[in-house]
Amino acid sequence: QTKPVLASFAPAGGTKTIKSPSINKPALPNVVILATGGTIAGAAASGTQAGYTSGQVTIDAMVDAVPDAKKLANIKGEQISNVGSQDMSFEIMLKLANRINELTKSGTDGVVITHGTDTMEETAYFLNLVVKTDKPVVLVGSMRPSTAMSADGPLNLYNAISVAADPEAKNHGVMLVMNDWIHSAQSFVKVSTTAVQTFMSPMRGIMGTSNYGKNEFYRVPHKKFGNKSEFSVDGVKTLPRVDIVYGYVDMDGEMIDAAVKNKAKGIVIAGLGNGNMTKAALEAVKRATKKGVVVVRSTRVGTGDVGRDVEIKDAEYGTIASHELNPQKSRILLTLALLKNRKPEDLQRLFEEY
Ligand SMILES: NC(=O)CC[C@H](N)C(=O)O
Repeated sequence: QTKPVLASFAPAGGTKTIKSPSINKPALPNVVILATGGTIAGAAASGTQAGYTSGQVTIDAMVDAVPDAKKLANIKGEQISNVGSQDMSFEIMLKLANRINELTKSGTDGVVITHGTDTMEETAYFLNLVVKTDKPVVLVGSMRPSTAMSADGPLNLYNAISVAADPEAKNHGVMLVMNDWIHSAQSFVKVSTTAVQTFMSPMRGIMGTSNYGKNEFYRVPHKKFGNKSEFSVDGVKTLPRVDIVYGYVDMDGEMIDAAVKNKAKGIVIAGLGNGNMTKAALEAVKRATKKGVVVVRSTRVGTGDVGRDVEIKDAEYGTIASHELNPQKSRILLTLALLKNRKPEDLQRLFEEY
């Protein structure tokens, strides 16, 4: 195995307390960084190598690479996990949510979460629904590993800390700060596999900007989150199974039937256009909903609202329309919704309010 050359972040050491020279100055806000892994903590053997391993650099080394951040806040780091976010799990998300709820009840003014970009949408939206605070909670990642030429991690981290430390960032729900933009967890999506400018909020636009730690906010999220959210993971250990089935030309109902057979409590269809699907798929959906499995119609299209009863009569098939939520975010909302027994009207309401 090649030993990583760390150009942008200092080499990974053991766990140590991050020394902040300003720790006793009460004027600085207290920010805790919860590290989970991802490219921002990734390392390769050279600065121009496309392949690399996620989750190699510790939180201490990442903070050491942005010494100026210590002028923005008293910073403490905690390593929650160190995985590529393709291996993010509900177990880690629950750990994160519980830790954020604990921290924000005590002396912490803001929380930053370092995370891989692949499943950033899911973790951010999950936390947006279950953290109970009006304090800033900010996810951050990078597209280039710490060893790359022009690595984007250090400045992204600096900006994320500046947002977490900013009193103006309160009451904006869970945010993502990357490449100078501040997004709402509800609205952002990953649009490029490799480009630094990978996150967009195509339906609602960004919430603000963060430019070398100077922040501007243009809007607040339009949907419910945080203290106003009815969801809670207090005491929750496991979550119900929800599968996603992708729609395509000539689709039959077999994958939907398989999800039911595998005991999914919910199925999200990444449908065609406005949440449409073939007649064969619709018949399988009817079989599923008759058995009490909740089926949400979302879309494989990148933007747009999946409306109720446009081409498919939802009451006839027992389906729920996802509105603005893409399949992966619909799955998060449905998973949390299914912690309780709910009627179809109530489930449809959730997809309008969150
Ligand atoms: N740019 C990234 O963070 C993607 C790398 C990795 N697959 C992850 O999500 O952790």
